[in-house]
Amino acid sequence: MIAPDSFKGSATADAVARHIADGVLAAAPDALLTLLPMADGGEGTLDALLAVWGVPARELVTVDAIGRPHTARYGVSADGRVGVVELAAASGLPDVSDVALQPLHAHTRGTGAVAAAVLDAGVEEVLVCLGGSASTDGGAGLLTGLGARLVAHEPATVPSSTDGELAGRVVPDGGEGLARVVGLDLDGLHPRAREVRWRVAVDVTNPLVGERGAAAVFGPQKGARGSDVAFLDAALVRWADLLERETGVRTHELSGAGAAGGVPAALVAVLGAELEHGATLVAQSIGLPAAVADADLVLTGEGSFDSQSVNGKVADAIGTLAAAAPGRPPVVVLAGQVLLPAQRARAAGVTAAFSIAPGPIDLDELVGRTGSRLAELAASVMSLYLGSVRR
Ligand SMILES: Nc1ncnc2c1ncn2[C@@H]1O[C@H](COP(=O)(O)OP(=O)(O)OP(=O)(O)O)[C@@H](O)[C@H]1O
Ligand SMILES: O=C(O)[C@H](O)CO
Repeated sequence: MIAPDSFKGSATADAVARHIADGVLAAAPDALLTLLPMADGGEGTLDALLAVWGVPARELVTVDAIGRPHTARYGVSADGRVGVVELAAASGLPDVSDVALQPLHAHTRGTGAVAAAVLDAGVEEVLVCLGGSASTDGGAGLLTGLGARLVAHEPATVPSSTDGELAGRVVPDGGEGLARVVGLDLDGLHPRAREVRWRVAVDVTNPLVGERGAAAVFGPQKGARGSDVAFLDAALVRWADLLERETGVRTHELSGAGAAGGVPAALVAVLGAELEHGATLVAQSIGLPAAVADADLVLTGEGSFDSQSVNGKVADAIGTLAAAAPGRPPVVVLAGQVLLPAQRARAAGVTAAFSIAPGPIDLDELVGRTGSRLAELAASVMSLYLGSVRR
């Protein structure tokens, strides 16, 4: 079985799986292969699900994380029951990295528009895949995209400005808006938003606020510097307080609520969403547990096999499944770099991990040789495996 994650920035999970398959077949032409490209709930999750469902992506013209026109991909299962909204496809960081990052302003309104399209399609369940975001807006933009309205300070409390009454009522997009909002008007919420089941795949276990929260840990990669981080953290606290007042649901310390700039806070409090561990949810959705149980050998991979990998990422999910499978198939990781000590890998159910690097080599050069190196390494692993089972 071949079930890799993507090599971030250089190869999709699907491409990695195909290169590994080429190598395995070179060494063992009769091997029966199951290819299940994986994802951890973040970027790439939509493609992993579409591949298994055998349906093409749908597209919606909406806005990116800084409000520019953007075409976002999303999915609806063949039976029309489940819709997939991948935040990274609508409000992702790579799509806005061509200009200076806007950590206070970036938002998730585009993801909300995609969620509304999925509801319009008539699904019963919406799977929201979180990770790879550009924003720290606590999901306020997503709610707005679904028709909710953020209510700002009354005009009297805001310094006078030329456009009078309206000025005080406009809530800016992004984390900066959270510092202004005093209420939530849900009258305009999409009529189906409360009829469906919301499941949220998160790529991290961080809480919403505090030193392990969304702003402190993931703000810097979105451009937040020094005082921005403190501002965004305080804005998220304020937002979570408001959500708690309006809904009775507390999300401040919730594990996973720090994913994608705090989007789970809004989804859990307002829509009763269930947070689930991304890699596990994807694994179940694509039938990975049964495939692992059936496999003689499991090959996985990712760009960097490090301590994060065994902290709830793809290799961890696969190692856990393999260790629980009756045949306990060996799990081999093929990675750009292997930084995790073998002992820790084995503790996570990974039998062995190898780097595709042929020796001391420049990263750009290695990236250029990813496909051929993956195939060569997979062929070697397969030969070793065959040699050991034939003895
Ligand atoms: N083709 C490649 N060859 C060698 N190293 C690579 C290649 N692609 C990515 N990497 C290395 O892997 C790193 C990215 O790691 P990885 O793909 O595991 O994603 P990540 O950032 O750990 O996030 P996640 O695990 O959530 O996908 C890159 O910074 C680079 O060092
Ligand atoms: O989007 C982000 O902030 C990170 O991927 C963590 O979820």
